[in-house]
Amino acid sequence: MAVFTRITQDELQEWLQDRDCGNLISFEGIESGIENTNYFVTTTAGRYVLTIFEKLKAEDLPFYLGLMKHLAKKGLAVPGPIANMSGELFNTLHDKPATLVNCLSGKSVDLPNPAQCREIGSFSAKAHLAVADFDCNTPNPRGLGWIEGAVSELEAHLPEDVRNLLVDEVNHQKAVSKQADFLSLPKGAVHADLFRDNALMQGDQLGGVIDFYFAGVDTFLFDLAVTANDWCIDLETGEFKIDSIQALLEGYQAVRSLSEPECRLWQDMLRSASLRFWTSRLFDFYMPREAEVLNVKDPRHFERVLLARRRGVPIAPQTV
Ligand SMILES: Nc1ncnc2c1ncn2[C@@H]1O[C@H](COP(=O)(O)OP(=O)(O)OP(=O)(O)O)[C@@H](O)[C@H]1O
Ligand SMILES: N[C@@H](CCO)C(=O)O
Repeated sequence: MAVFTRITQDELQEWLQDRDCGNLISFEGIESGIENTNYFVTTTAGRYVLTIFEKLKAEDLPFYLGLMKHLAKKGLAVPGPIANMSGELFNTLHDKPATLVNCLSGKSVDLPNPAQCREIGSFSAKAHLAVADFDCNTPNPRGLGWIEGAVSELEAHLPEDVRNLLVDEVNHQKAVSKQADFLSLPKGAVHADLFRDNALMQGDQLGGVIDFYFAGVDTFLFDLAVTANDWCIDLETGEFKIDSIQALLEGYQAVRSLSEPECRLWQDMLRSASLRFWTSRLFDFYMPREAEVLNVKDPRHFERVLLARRRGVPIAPQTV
């Protein structure tokens, strides 16, 4: 969609000199991003992506970039940030924080097949295992606390039936969050936004997962539910495609087995993940920040997904 910050060859060349990443050959703006400015950068050492952060604050970046570095070091297909000579994962370029990461191969898919769902399930489980020794307490920035605040701001704008459904689901999730099962769910630093457009696929193989800028500590089950609700559904109805959800769960459980409380709370976390994105889309729709007006995604999609999840789920996972 946009390259918000234009940089010159000289500026970039000077910035790159502080990194062990070869000499600049060429660079090219990536038009599809909507949050940050991204450039493909080709040097004598390889291909990279430069991200200039347009909204995120410098104090938030050590967590996001540290998580990416941690996962990349563990061998996951995640862009690893290239530190500068002082060991910093980001520093200023054109008066904004910027980082350089490895360029991964592949492109996002609109209609994933079951093999691709299996692959992303397997990635998700590997990422959940890999954060066991990642020390962090940055909460999911779009957790239930944020949702409650957003819903109270939204209420006055919403038609009554929409408001009633939203408030009912918030109340349900508040009740779930007090249950012993919920409190026992394993947690860690999770992507929390692993939609199709944040994964690069090469055929049925995963090239990599990008865009960790909604990451935070939450339950692994919630993270898996976010992915399931985007990768495994019929986009018209929001209902799960049986082959796809089965493949996602199998791919996940081949790496990390779900516990009994996780299996019992599957439907509730699918509802929670639907509520999270319904609320953020409603918020962006009714209270768009400047420059976001053109990028608002359809909130009704996640209303349909939530209604489908409240009706039930076709597959109840079991511990393996
Ligand atoms: N590490 C990478 N390797 C390869 N391609 C990348 C990488 N990072 C970003 N891209 C490409 O740049 C595009 C835009 O990146 P991204 O989606 O992160 O944009 P954003 O503005 O930061 O976030 P978003 O638009 O999702 O809110 C991606 O769709 C992808 O094609
Ligand atoms: N993946 C989100 C946007 C970024 O959080 C959505 O589709 O609403």
